[in-house]
Amino acid sequence: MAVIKRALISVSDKTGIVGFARELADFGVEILSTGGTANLLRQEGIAVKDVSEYTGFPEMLDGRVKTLHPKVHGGLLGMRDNPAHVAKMKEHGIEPIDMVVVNLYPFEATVAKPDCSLEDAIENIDIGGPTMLRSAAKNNRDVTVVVNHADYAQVLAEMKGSGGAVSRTTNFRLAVKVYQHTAAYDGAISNWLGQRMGDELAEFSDTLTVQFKKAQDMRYGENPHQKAAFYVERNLREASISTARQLQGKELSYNNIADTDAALECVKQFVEGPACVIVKHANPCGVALGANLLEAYNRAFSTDPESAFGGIIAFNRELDGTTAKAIVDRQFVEVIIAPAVSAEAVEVVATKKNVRLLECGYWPQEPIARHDYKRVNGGLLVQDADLLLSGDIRTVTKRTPNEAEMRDLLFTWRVAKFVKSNAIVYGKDGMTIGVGAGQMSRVNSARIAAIKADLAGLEVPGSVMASDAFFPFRDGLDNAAKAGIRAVIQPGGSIRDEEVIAAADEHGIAMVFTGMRHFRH
Ligand SMILES: NC(=O)c1ncn([C@@H]2O[C@H](COP(=O)(O)O)[C@@H](O)[C@H]2O)c1NC=O
Repeated sequence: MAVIKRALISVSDKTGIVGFARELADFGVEILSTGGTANLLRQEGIAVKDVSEYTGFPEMLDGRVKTLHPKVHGGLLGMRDNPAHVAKMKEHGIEPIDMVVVNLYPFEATVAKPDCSLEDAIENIDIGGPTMLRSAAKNNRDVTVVVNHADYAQVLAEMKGSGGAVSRTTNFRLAVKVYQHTAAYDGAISNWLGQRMGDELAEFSDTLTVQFKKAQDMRYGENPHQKAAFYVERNLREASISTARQLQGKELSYNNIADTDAALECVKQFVEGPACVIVKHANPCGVALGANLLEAYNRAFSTDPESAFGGIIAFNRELDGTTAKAIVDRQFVEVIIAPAVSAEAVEVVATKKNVRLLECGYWPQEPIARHDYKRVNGGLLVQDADLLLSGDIRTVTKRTPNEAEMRDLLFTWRVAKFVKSNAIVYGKDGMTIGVGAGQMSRVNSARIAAIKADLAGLEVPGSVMASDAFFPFRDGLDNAAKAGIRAVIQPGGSIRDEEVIAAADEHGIAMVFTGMRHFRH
């Protein structure tokens, strides 16, 4: 474990750098630095040698060449216990550099700006920084490399405990971080540029580099014999299961995370008033609006009390104490998630110590465009996330839905988007009456929705119906009429649409087409 004598500091993100450099200087470390970083450190009274003075070569080409010099890379890569390396370094006046502190030009932040030009992006591709990081990380037996300001404190603590040295174990750990960082950095560049091959803006890059960081190891996956972990995006932009803070309860399981995501993404669609979604095995089993969260929860629960047992409950407003109490007094619940949770609700849920209570923050009204990924053996399916609701809603029957029916049609349509196909949702007065999910035939989904309503003691007559895809035959409408359905929402687009519309007209059902299908598998 060797004492650090010389450090090269070159950072774009200058967070914490002054304090860190000052302490290094107090250890007697000689600091080499580049333009902006050197200026800042000098202003703060810290002694710094310019890299250009050390190399005998000026910074040039608008900063494109600052540290790309054999005296820098020789000082980083030369092996201290290799006599031939040591001799060569001496011959060329190369001093060992024992520590590198570098963070890179902010490429991702630059390209995230809506008006970012190709030139801006290119200028924000750091060359010298990653080169130094990689050299130092390769020679981690002898060189300490710090790419993240969050590590400054630990490095200093170690130096204080050892008279100015950093252990090889720490150096190795920091080097691994570097390669993760540079891989992600290059991945972001190749993905962004890959979408801009030639002058064409391509939707999907020829190669795809995906980088997520581990949020937690899990006890097991979908089943106990499957090992699992949860990874999250590095730059989270929208409140989601991945931003959620667990306020109490048992550790989240793989299935908890998947189901909570389904519940939360579904409840996000309801912006006008308080809403509640209860999910079981990835499908909403009860969704409702209410004057307040308590009413929304009570109504969502009443759709299917049997399935709600052990469910995941999501809200679109701050969880209050009264609603929290109604839940924990009434049912076994795995997870409760809301954008915010009141202090009173936290106290109430604390009486059930296993219940996982999550607060995820507020989300924007308009969802941020993103891609969805699905693994198949040997491949990856990538698509735009299904964030749109419909193309153009138009009435296709003689009868037009009245105002209340239209409200319910749009409500059930939003729910159907989150029900696995084939999806049929019955609803009335801003509440699901029956949900038929995941059947291989649409007719069976409709039957199941009716059975569910019956089991819960809810009346189907007078309800509306949403279907995630078109009805291939008129029997869907004939059965709906028998059940007492008053209005239907579906994409349309079947070759037998005329027949289906005629069936609706015969039964006096009002039907609208959305022009947009929402399969979910
Ligand atoms: N060109 C080079 O030789 C070079 N050496 C270091 N950099 C980067 O320059 C930045 C720091 O610049 P400054 O100290 O001038 O603020 C760091 O993000 C560092 O990664 C370079 N810039 C880009 O490649």
